[in-house]
Amino acid sequence: MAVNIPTLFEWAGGTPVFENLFNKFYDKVLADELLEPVFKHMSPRHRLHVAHFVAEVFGGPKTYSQNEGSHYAMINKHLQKHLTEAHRKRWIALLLQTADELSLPDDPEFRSAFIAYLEWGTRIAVLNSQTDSTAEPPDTPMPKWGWREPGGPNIP
Ligand code: HEM
Repeated sequence: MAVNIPTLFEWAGGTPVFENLFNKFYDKVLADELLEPVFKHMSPRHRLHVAHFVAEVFGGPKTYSQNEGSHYAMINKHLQKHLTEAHRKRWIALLLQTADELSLPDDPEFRSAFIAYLEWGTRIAVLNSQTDSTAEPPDTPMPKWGWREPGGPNIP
């Protein structure tokens, strides 16, 4: 019997879930003594942009790449931010706390795909934040994240 497997975006609940998740998350970020200095100058649209970015990566509409930015633009936003492992760990901890508070799906399959993406994306952000330029071409496509494992090591 054929099984219709939803995207991570669909399984999570669609655009309102991602917008609500990152809205509540950035409230926590701004109340956090470690992350507040990093984000205090973010634009009012930052929360929505990150929500739309992650929603698109998880198989949702191309709202971010068509109207708000690109993968290249996202990378550039992190350059020279000098993010640390402590920043990264706190960012993930607050996002997972928010996901629990908002009752995002907690089945093992969804949560393992979700945390895998957060591990990957935040480590990329920290790496990019140590430099002042990126070798990524401007037309680098948006990442796509599904239910499977990454599939190979990071080879720069
Ligand atoms: C999966 C991980 C991540 C994703 C998908 C992501 C995504 C994004 C996006 C889309 C933007 C641009 C927002 C806009 O257009 O206004 C952005 C900016 C930024 N991100 Fe991230 N990010 C991630 C991880 C992190 C982490 C771990 C940190 C720090 C702890 C961080 C710090 C920042 C900062 C400081 C900016 C610039 C804010 C400003 O405009 O002042 N990001 N990020």
